[in-house]
Amino acid sequence: MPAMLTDVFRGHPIHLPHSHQPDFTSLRELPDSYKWTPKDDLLFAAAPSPPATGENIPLIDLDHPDAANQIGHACRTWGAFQIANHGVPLGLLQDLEFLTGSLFGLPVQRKLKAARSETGVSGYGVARIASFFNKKMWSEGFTITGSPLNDFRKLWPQLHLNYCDIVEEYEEQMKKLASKLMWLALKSLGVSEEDVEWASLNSDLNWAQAALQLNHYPVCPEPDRAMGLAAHTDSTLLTILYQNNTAGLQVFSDDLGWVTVPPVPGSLVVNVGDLFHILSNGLFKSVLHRARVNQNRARLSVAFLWGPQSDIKISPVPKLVSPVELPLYRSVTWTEYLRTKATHFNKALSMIRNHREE
Ligand SMILES: C=C1C[C@]23C[C@@]1(O)CC[C@H]2[C@@]12CCC[C@@](C)(C(=O)O1)[C@H]2[C@@H]3C(=O)O
Ligand SMILES: O=C(O)CCC(=O)C(=O)O
Ligand SMILES: [Fe+2]
Repeated sequence: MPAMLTDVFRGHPIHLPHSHQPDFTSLRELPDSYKWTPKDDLLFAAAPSPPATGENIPLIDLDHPDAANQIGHACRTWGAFQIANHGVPLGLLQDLEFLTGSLFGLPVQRKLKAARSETGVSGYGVARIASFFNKKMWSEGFTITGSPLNDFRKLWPQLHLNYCDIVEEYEEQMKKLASKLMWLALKSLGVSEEDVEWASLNSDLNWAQAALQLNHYPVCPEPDRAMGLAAHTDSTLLTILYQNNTAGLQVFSDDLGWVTVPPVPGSLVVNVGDLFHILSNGLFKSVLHRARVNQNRARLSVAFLWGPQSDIKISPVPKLVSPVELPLYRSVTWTEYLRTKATHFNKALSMIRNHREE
C-alpha cells in the first residue's frame, strides 16, 4: 500500500508553534513579528499592484469550443487562469464559504482542539511554509486530507456531519473538474490519455488524491507591511482555488511583477503546480503566487490541491521529449516531492532538474 498524503511528513516533523496563534481580532496594531520587509522576502515589494497595464490572467469559459487552446496558452504564459461555466453549483460554493467562515469564526481554543501535529498534514494551524520565514503570516489555515470527520467532531460537536457532507460533495466535484482541466491543457500540446500511462490505466480517477486547504486572512491594521501567505508555488499537478469576494491573491509575472487576481463571483482560479510543470517538460509554468491582506474586509479562500497517488512516478510525457527536447526533470512521486519541498522549499524544483553534461 503506497504512503498516503496523510503520512507524507511522518519522519519529517516541522516545528510550528500553533499555540502562539494570536486572536487576530484583538490586535489594533501590527506586532513587529508580522512586519515584512524586502529582507524577509526578496520579492516583497517587486512591483506596483495593480499594474498600470491592467493585464491579468484570462477568464476562460469552459463551454467555449476553443477552451483547450485558451487553457494551454494560459498554462504556458501565466501558469494561472480563472474559469467560468465550470459546472460546480453556486449553492455548493456558498455552502463551502459558509463552512470556512464558520470554522475560522470559532474561538481560538476550540480551533486548537483540532491543531495539526508536527508530523501531520490535516488540521488547524499556520501554513507549512511558515517555517522558511523569519516573519509571521497574517493568516490561519485548516488542511483536510482524507475524512475530516474526527477533526470536525471536535470543532462542531453538533453540526459536524452536515459540514462533512459539504466537503465530500465539493471534493467529488473538484476531482472531476481537475481531471477535465488537465486533459484540456494536455490536449493543447497534442497529448492524449493514451500518452500518459499511469492515467490511462486508471480511467476512474483513482490515480489521483488531494488536499483541501481552507485559508482565512483576517482584517489587518497595517496591510501594506503584512503578508497573508508568502510567495510560493504549489507542489501539485493543478490547484483549483475558490476565493470570496475580497481581493488578495497575486500571481507573479516576470514582465509585470505582482498582479492581483480580481475575484469574479462564481468563478474559480486554477494554478499550474510544480508536478504539471515537470509532466509538461517545462512547457507549463508553475506559478509563483501569494496572498496579501486587507484593512477593511476579511478574506477567505479554499484551495483544492490535486496530484497523483503516492506510488505514481511523474516525469516528462515521452511525447514531449526528443533528442532535441531532452527531459528536463527526473521522475519523482508526489510524496518524494513534498518531502523535498518541506526541506528545500522554493528550490525543490531545481533539485530534481536534470543537468546536461557539457
Ligand atoms: C498536499 C499538500 C500541498 C501543500 C502541502 C500539503 O501537504 C498540504 C497543504 C498544502 C499547502 C497549502 C498552502 C501553501 C503550501 C505551499 C503549504 O505550505 O501547504 C501548500 C503545499 C504545497 O503545495 O506544497
Ligand atoms: O488565499 C489565496 O488566494 C492563496 C492560497 C494558496 O495559495 C494556497 O492555499 O496554496
Ligand atoms: Fe498556493
